[in-house]
Amino acid sequence: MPVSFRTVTDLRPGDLLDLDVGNVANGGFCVARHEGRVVFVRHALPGEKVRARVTDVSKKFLRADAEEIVVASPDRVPAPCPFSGPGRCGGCDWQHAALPAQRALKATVIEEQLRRVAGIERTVVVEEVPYPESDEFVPAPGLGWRTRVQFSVDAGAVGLRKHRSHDVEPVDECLIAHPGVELMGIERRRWPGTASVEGVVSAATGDRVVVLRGKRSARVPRLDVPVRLVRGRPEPGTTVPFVREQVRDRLFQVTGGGFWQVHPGAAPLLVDAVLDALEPKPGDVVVDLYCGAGLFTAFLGERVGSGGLVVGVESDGPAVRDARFNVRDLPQVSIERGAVEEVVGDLEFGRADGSSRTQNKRSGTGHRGGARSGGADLVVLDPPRTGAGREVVDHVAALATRKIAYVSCDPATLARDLSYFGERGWTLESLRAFDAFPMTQHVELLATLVRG
Ligand SMILES: C[S@@+](CC[C@H](N)C(=O)[O-])C[C@H]1O[C@@H](n2cnc3c(N)ncnc32)[C@H](O)[C@@H]1O
Repeated sequence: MPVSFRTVTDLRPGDLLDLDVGNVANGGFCVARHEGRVVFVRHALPGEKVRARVTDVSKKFLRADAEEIVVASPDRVPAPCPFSGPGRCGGCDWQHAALPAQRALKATVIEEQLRRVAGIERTVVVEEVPYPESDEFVPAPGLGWRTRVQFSVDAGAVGLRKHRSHDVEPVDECLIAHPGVELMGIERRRWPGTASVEGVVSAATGDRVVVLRGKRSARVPRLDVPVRLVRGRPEPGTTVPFVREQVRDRLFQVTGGGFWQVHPGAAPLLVDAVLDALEPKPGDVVVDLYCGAGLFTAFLGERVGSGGLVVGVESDGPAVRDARFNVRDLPQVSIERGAVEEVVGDLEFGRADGSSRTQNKRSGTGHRGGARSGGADLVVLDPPRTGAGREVVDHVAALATRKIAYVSCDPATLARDLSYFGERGWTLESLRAFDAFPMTQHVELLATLVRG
């Protein structure tokens, strides 16, 4: 007997529905139906019977939070975090699922996106990301991994955003945060005048930075451990505190608030995966698009050697500065500053007057290297969640000659871009997926493409 006595058309947020929960969908929820209408249900698992409260009503679908589990899935576990659950912190989506089940849910989402958006049939296995043995902390499985946490501040109190809302759930501890972030005590202070406080720690070196956004004059409370502070966006030309990250024997400077993989095991795992996929050889020409602080760029530079060439492209000024510093021992590597969509069509590899050179036609900067005429042997691209898009894909498809490695944190935009690559004659050779964000719906992907 449904609890709601309204018809579908006059359902309102707050109404209760009895639902049979169907499969998982992209976004951290499952799909159910109420009187023929699709309901996206959070805090539920496939196969469950739940009583769910409607949170959103639109013409096409409803959203609801499972508040009472009538018949539970065997994959259900008690959520470790006291702040997770209906209407609470929106940071984690799958606290109520066992870790292997979380990975299976993510695999289903990826398979479905590939099939629906790109017409590709694949069986996907989401691999666990091992915690580095060098880290002195031994967290509980799935917890203590997030080395960068952006807390929101509401009237001075710190918390995390609720799902699809600007409202803040006050928290005094975040269980997925790395213990190095928790050590600072950010959540146990008041931050009047500040809009957000980001705790950044390197699991490898222990370096710590706190990034503040909001009024520059806001009072900063004393934390439990000494930290270096960054206020807002750095002014051009100013030195901003950074953390040193380490992958294998290389150190990387990452300016406070700049991009770095948040799971301590993710950067080394992705480097190995990209190198295994591309098999770069001495003398190769490689382009690394959206290169951030130069993580892949540096290891590709080592592989291609002094007779090769690696060009990284990045738009964020502090990241470009970091990347140039991080590859300073590798003369065969250069970092171009600019938006990929504006730069990629201008990259040119060829032999002018008998010498091998690559030239960015727009900026006029040239770099000596072992380039052969035509395109780049290998291209890596690691765009933000929005993906690369058709224009960039078209350029990359024309630029690469041997292989393309596409690193992505969004199955939907990856699938869309794979379909564009397919139209340009590139096929998916292999796909790996990594559980770099346990407890959340997020996943890191590596697609390797070959001409086919
Ligand atoms: C997902 S991160 C990848 C960074 C790097 N590959 C790594 O693994 O550390 C994406 C990077 O792309 C940069 N970015 C975003 N949009 C860009 C654009 N349109 N052109 C160039 N870089 C961009 C961001 O600043 C960020 O550093």
